[in-house]
Amino acid sequence: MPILPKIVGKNIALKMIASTENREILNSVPLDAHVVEGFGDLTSDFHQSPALSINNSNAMSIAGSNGVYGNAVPIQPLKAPSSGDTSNVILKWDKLKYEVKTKAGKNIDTRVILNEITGQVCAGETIAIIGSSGAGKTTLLNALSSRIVGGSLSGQVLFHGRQRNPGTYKRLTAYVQQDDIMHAMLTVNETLSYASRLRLPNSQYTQEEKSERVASIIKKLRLEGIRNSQIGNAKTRGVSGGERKRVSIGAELLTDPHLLFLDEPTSGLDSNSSQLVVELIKQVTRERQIGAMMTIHQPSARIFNTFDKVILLSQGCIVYFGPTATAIDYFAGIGYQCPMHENPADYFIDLMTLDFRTKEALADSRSRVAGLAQNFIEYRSKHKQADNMPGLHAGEKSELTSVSDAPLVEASPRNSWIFEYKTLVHRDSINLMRNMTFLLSQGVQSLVTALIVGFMFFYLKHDAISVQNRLGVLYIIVLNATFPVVMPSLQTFVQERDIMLRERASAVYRVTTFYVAKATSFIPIALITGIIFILGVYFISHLVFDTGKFFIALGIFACLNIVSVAFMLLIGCSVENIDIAFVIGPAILTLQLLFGGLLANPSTITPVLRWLRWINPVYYAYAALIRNEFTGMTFECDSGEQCYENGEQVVATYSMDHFSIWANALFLLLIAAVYFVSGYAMLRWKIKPKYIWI
Ligand SMILES: Nc1ncnc2c1ncn2[C@@H]1O[C@H](COP(=O)(O)OP(=O)(O)OP(=O)(O)O)[C@@H](O)[C@H]1O
Repeated sequence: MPILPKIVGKNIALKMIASTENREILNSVPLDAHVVEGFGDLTSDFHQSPALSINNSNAMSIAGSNGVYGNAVPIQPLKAPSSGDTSNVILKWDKLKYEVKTKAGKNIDTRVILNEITGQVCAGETIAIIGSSGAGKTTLLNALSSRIVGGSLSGQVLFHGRQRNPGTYKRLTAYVQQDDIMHAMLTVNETLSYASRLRLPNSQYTQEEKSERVASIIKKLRLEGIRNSQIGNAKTRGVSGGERKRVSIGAELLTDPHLLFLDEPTSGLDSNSSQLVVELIKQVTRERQIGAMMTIHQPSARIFNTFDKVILLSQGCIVYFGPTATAIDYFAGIGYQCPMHENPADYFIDLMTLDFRTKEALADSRSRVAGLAQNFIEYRSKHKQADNMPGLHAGEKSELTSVSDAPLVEASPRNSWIFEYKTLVHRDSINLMRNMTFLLSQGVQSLVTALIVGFMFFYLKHDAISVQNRLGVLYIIVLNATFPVVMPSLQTFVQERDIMLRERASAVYRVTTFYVAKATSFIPIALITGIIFILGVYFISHLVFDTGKFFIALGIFACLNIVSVAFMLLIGCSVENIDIAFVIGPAILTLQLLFGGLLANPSTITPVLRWLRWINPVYYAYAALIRNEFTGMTFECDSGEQCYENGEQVVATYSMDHFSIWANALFLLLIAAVYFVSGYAMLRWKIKPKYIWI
């Protein structure tokens, strides 16, 4: 019996095995533990890896990393992968059909995006959904993870043998989005720690246990070296794309999901990082006996062979679903032999892609794709029993039946509102404190504007001319509590809202806690920067020096700042993206300033628009500040000069005498309350589940 040498290094070993000579040697040897013993770690890799599958007759299929990808010896019949225990099905779907209405000229057509897709994922399996662009990969992933919006979805999906429960499914599964939207200023460790605090219930985990879990995820995902590095974003350099992706996956794995869905986890990564990400997912999936499904674009041969199973999709139809190791044999069996040195994934994608170059090429590729789909239907109906899979005949009703005595899988309880709130405020404050661009822009802007405005209206006198200047400086104070508060915060808020929408999709925390926490973190910043501004302007320009009046002015200014934060939240919660926010926000603020009372006397504005002042916070704030400043003031008029004798005359002339200072302040707070509540309602509406459940 030939003896195989002990070889260190997987590639060399694969090359050795792949060589004709060694293939012959191996084929002649009954393969058992003794023969492969000499390979040490390598053998366990082989047993786990579909790159090398061995059937009962010792025939081998090799699809390794050394450039030899085609099948070596045909294997018949196809076998289920060793990794997935088919008795332990986590998710099963049958005849999933997704259609959307499309407009073609005046006609409305129905387009089938997914055409009666059937399959299942078992504990310990990592499945890749592969296909050309537009094949329906993301749609399938979304249908299975319950993230389909619009269109019509039919078929059946069972989770642990039962109908999926909208209340718990999202918390029992995890979805890693293609874009890793995370707080840029937090470190890797902080990101995972906050995720653990928010996602793991206090009733089941102590803080120490949560920290241990974070440490173990960091170790498992090989993030120890960067645990204290900031995540970063386009503006601030942070961790690499691959590390970022691993952090995203880590955050999702904290809760022990039963199923992990990943949308293009390797997009934008180099081949080594992609390989690492996929291998880690596979490792975790095996260790925890969970299921993982991911969409992937043009995987390298090594990555392709890492998956336990693949779903090859073309034009919404399954062209192959089964063990990765036997895909080559399956295609060879139907007349498509993958060339020896070609990446099987590339070869399959080429087969499944429509060729739009010429009419003939399109017709040929269409009929090839239709043939591939039909072949697979026939193949599967033959092997239906062996694969423990529901039927595939088009038009038949789903064969899945929900098993009422299947154990009911409960999601973990939530943490208390106050705990969520405190954690979010803590996370926000750290994030904000490290957002120097935002803080500096707010602080420097306040200080510089205070100095410029203060010296522009330096030391106002009590003469007739000072009336105009006082009206001007008060208006600038009002203005400073609008644009400078709303615009920078709006950008930050919309970014954070998007993080919230992602976290909410996994039901991480309540909407109210997010919303109240956001208000709590933005209001102090607005107030502190506002105080810096008003202190400078008030004393340099020498507005009325009276302690009571100063604090009233400060109070009014603070109220308007709160209104502006509430307005920012309302706009931020209502718009689709920051570009729209940057159009709508300034447009409304400009209108408020136009009708604020300085540029046009409110009593002279056409009645059609005059009412606008009653819903205008700028008007109430300006009116209150004018009353506060001018009441009780007298002016030194030169003889013959037309001038106001006292402040009351100014207040009346500018039609600011409708309400007392306190009433104006009350109206401001009322408007703030309306904005806050409306913002919350908009947010709730935005995140209201619109997903289709089947
Ligand atoms: N709601 C919808 N309305 C109209 N068309 C849709 C809708 N959802 C998906 N589609 C279309 O269905 C096809 C499949 O979309 P899907 O995003 O699943 O493709 P994909 O395989 O993930 O492609 P890619 O790899 O390019 O992301 C695309 O042509 C897409 O435009």
